[in-house]
Amino acid sequence: MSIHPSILSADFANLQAELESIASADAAHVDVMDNHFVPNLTLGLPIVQRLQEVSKIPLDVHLMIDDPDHWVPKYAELGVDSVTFHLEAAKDPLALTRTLRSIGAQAAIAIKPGTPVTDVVELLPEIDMLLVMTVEPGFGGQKLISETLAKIVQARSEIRKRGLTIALQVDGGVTESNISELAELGADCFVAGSAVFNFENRALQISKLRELSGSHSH
Ligand SMILES: O=C(CO)[C@@H](O)[C@H](O)COP(=O)(O)O
Ligand SMILES: [Fe+2]
Repeated sequence: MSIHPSILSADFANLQAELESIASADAAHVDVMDNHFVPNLTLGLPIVQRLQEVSKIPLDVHLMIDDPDHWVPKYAELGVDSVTFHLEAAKDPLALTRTLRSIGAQAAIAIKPGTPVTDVVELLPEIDMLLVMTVEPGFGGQKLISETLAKIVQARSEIRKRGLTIALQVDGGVTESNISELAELGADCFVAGSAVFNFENRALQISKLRELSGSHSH
């Protein structure tokens, strides 16, 4: 089980200190938004480059952008741990996964709540992580869409059926109240923005979330 706090809910004027505050997490989740693929704008390559230079934990970059075919290699070349692009935005997702792996980054694909798991199953052997979005991408602090829960179960079953060991990440509305259920359904990598950064003691939040997600094995 891994916990990836999303720095979307961090203080953008103090990102280095905010990264230090989540040093006990497995990775920092970095939401890149372009105001085209989603109706919000966050940060891009130059900032991710500096985050990669100062971060003591791996970076998990979630690209919510148009034209990932152009941008994905540039993020991978920064040396980040993983790059997630959206299936809905990619022209050639298979080529992108292969490019990511050849550069040395973990390859991950995200699907929005309205995109069926069946759209991505063929690519499962080509990726290291599948991200099932549990909110509409674009903003932190939203409530988890309960209709996405069935997709977690389905995704876990498709992964298991193929004998794959890829991570199943959930992102959006993950809290202390639902993380245990999400783990039971089959998720093993949890993004949490407000459930970590809205609290003074981030280390405590991370350990609570880890413990609550803890005892399930897939
Ligand atoms: O990708 C996104 C939103 O599009 C997420 O990574 C959010 O940052 C999660 O925030 P919370 O729902 O956990 O507050
Ligand atoms: Fe995200």
